[in-house]
Amino acid sequence: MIKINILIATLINMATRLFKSILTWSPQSSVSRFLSVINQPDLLAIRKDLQKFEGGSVDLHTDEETGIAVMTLNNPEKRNSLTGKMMVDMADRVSQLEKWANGRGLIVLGTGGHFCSGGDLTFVQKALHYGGEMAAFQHDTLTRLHNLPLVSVALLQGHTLGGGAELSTACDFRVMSSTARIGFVQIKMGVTAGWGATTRLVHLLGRHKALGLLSSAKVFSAEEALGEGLVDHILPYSLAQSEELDECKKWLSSNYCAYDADLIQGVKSSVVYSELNPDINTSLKFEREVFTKFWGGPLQKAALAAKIKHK
Ligand SMILES: CCCC(=O)SCCNC(=O)CCNC(=O)[C@H](O)C(C)(C)COP(=O)(O)OP(=O)(O)OC[C@H]1O[C@@H](n2cnc3c(N)ncnc32)[C@H](O)[C@@H]1OP(=O)(O)O
Repeated sequence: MIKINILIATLINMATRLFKSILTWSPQSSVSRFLSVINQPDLLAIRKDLQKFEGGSVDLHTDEETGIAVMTLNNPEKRNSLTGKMMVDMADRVSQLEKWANGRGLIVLGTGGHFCSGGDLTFVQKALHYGGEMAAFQHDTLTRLHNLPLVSVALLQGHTLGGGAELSTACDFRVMSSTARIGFVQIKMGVTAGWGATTRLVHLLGRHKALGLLSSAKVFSAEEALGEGLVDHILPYSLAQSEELDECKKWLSSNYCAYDADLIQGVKSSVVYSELNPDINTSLKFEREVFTKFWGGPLQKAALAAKIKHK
């Protein structure tokens, strides 16, 4: 009889605990718990840890004459997937670009005919305990990349997958090789976007398309990606892969980097400021400050003297 009483009490206790946990669980509470893991990251400490995961590099070439920089992911044997060391490299290259006074534009590409196949899966295997820290580090780097006062383009050749697709959304534009493919395949790999793509895709394409891209894991051809609005330009089929960087430079220079570096940096900074400060008066104040820097200056005087017609 005592045994039956103990059994009933245990069952009641278990049922009560289950009922309570159902009542107190909510997506919000679990999101808050998750967010507390990545709040206030110590980026220096994370950098030291990431540096230990070796392999590959991220290189930068700045051209003072054209004002176009090229940042290259260099891990071709693994389709330019990103190791911890490459993440640190990229953070440093972005810091260099933040200080580049004469810059107008930036092209990001991969070596060996592929853009980037996401996180290096060897690194991922070793860093399974480390997701929040890595995401915080990547959020910092890719947000700084996104906000550079340069017009940036991702040149998508070969495969652009997972974190690679996320990286491409940190650029202002995406130019795609006609045979290339792009997909946010994270969900297929048992995770969600960790390098900021959800936030950037919602801004870029809206909630509906962002949800479609991220929940389907669909890998798109260049034509399909153009149709989705994910890509801005497809390079001609007739070009050899080795000619595509030059063509991309021409596309960027003639469309978005044809004018004075200070003016381009002024335009891009105003756009970024306005995105980050949606309050109209604050945004207008910044726009006025940038505008008055140029008004009455040598560039305006030269343009007026040239009597330009915009036909
Ligand atoms: C935190 C970030 C979250 C994410 O990024 S989730 C997405 C992670 N990425 C992936 O799952 C990509 C898996 N790989 C693939 O689908 C294919 O390898 C890919 C990229 C379509 C290329 O296909 P193919 O051109 O046929 O070449 P392949 O498969 O023979 O690959 C060549 C060598 O590259 C390696 N590789 C490709 N992507 C990698 C990656 N992300 N991490 C580590 N190694 C990677 C691949 O294992 C192969 O190496 P090996 O020749 O077998 O030694």
